[in-house]
Amino acid sequence: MRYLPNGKQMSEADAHTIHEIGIPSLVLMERAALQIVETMHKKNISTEKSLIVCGSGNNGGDGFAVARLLTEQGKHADVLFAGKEASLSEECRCQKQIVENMGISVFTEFPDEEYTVIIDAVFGVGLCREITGHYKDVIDWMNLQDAEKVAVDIPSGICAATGKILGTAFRADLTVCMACVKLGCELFPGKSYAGESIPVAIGIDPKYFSNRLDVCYTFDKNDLGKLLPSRMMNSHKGSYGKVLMITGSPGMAGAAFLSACAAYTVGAGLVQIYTASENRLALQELLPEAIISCYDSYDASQLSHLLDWADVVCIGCGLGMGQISEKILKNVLKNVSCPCVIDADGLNLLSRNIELLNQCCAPMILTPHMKEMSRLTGWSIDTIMEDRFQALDQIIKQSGPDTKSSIICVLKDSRTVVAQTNRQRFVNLAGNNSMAKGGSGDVLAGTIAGLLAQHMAPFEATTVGVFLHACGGDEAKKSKGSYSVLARDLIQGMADAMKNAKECR
Ligand SMILES: NC(=O)C1=CN([C@@H]2O[C@H](COP(=O)(O)OP(=O)(O)OC[C@H]3O[C@@H](n4cnc5c(N)ncnc54)[C@H](O)[C@@H]3O)[C@@H](O)[C@H]2O)[C@@H](O)CC1
Ligand SMILES: Nc1ncnc2c1ncn2[C@@H]1O[C@H](COP(=O)(O)OP(=O)(O)O)[C@@H](O)[C@H]1O
Ligand SMILES: [K+]
Repeated sequence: MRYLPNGKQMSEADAHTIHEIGIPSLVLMERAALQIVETMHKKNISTEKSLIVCGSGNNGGDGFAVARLLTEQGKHADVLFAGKEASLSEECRCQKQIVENMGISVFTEFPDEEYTVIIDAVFGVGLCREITGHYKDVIDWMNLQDAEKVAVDIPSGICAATGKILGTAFRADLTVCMACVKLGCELFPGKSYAGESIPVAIGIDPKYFSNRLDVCYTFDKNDLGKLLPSRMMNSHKGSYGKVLMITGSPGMAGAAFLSACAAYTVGAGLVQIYTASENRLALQELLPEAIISCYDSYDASQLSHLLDWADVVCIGCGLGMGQISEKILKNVLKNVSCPCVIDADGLNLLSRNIELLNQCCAPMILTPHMKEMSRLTGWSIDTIMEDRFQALDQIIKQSGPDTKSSIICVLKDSRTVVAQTNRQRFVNLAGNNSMAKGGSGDVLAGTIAGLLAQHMAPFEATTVGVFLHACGGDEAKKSKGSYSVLARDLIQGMADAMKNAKECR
């Protein structure tokens, strides 16, 4: 697990390290510069002739120090100073003076030379507004140079909190990130500008973020093994929970199959599908391991028995938007007492009656994609994309302190985010574009339900479910390539990822 701070959080960690821990700012800067040079060497970036473009803040200070270290190593390093003399930070002024004392060239006009690498130290996490004027010209010029491109901490122009481009942005092949990769390097479009982001230790301890609720975190592949629920030797199917899948209006047996099969594959003990009668035969063929219960019309007492049976409910995949579906959803929201995943049509029906969430007495896990989120919030997709965290807050705040239900919201995208009130937000970085196909969401809903059934706490089951589903996507892409993965391949991919994580270490 690692943190993905934004600019403000990172500046606070810098200040804490300097003022509370007592490591002098110039010491941190020296370590930053050493790590940048070492990382470039490790990544085989050719530093024979470098141009380091420096601003007047501490990001620029890192840049001047890199110029000095490269020169000490016998390389040719020039500096282009893009900042203003009057705005130099204390540390940057000191580093600039050293570089000038050493006789390193510090240009203020674009040099008419060719370089093997351009190093961007114009702005770091201190960027706070759109880039215009001379700074914009400098960054656009850097992008045009035929050289390898390395960014210090974050590409200049990328908002560290959202990944948005502020005016213009440097396009890096490699970004060397101080202490932690900044959130903006991982959210799109920032991700496309950062290239490979490598975090390096400089003396700022990421544990500083452990008790900050506003910070985001993510998982890496080697975390998976210890995140999965354990399987006991002395166990039986009852040990791993009963999932009720309310899914599949007439003709939508596929969604029922994908979600139910995913729940079984991630380890649930028993899966019962509650679906329209038309789907019975198809589902018995597709998934003989599942119990199938059917409806022709709305039957409150049948539903009540099923809810009593279940340890987890998952409602919505291919449910349809008809009257029977709406009645079932309302009944479930009112009466369910175990964790409940709501996906797809369940969410579309819910968006007509969002106030129903306040009646719930159980943990609710909502898994909207952007369009469904737009229906739930009434916000446009562009507005949600602009600030997905605010959109998530809009939904999770429905579970105020006076309601018994607690809402977890999973906003699905190429960078899925999971949020719950009073929890740090989880940002998923695994997965790939082979998953951008019909049915992937059904697999995710079933995955989360399957983990919940194994007694994982709701927020943990949800974050691990999102991550496992994405790891499944990465495994599937390895075997089938980015075009040809089908949603069902994600299920096999998850099986492979789990097996590798648990049994092949
Ligand atoms: N001692 C420290 O605080 C450390 C800082 N480090 C580096 O310092 C960076 C942060 O340094 P700073 O806080 O000085 O910030 P920056 O170096 O990112 O830049 C801040 C300066 O740019 C100006 N500015 C912001 N947006 C602008 C815009 N759009 N147009 C024109 N000017 C703009 C600000 O007014 C300020 O003067 C980190 O990203 C990291 O690279 C690292 O060396 C680690 C230690
Ligand atoms: N480009 C991508 N990169 C990573 N994950 C993706 C990408 N495209 C889609 N996904 C994932 O695939 C799933 C798609 O879900 P959804 O849109 O609900 O699909 P459907 O409704 O067709 O089942 C989500 O979990 C999403 O995060
Ligand atoms: K930078």
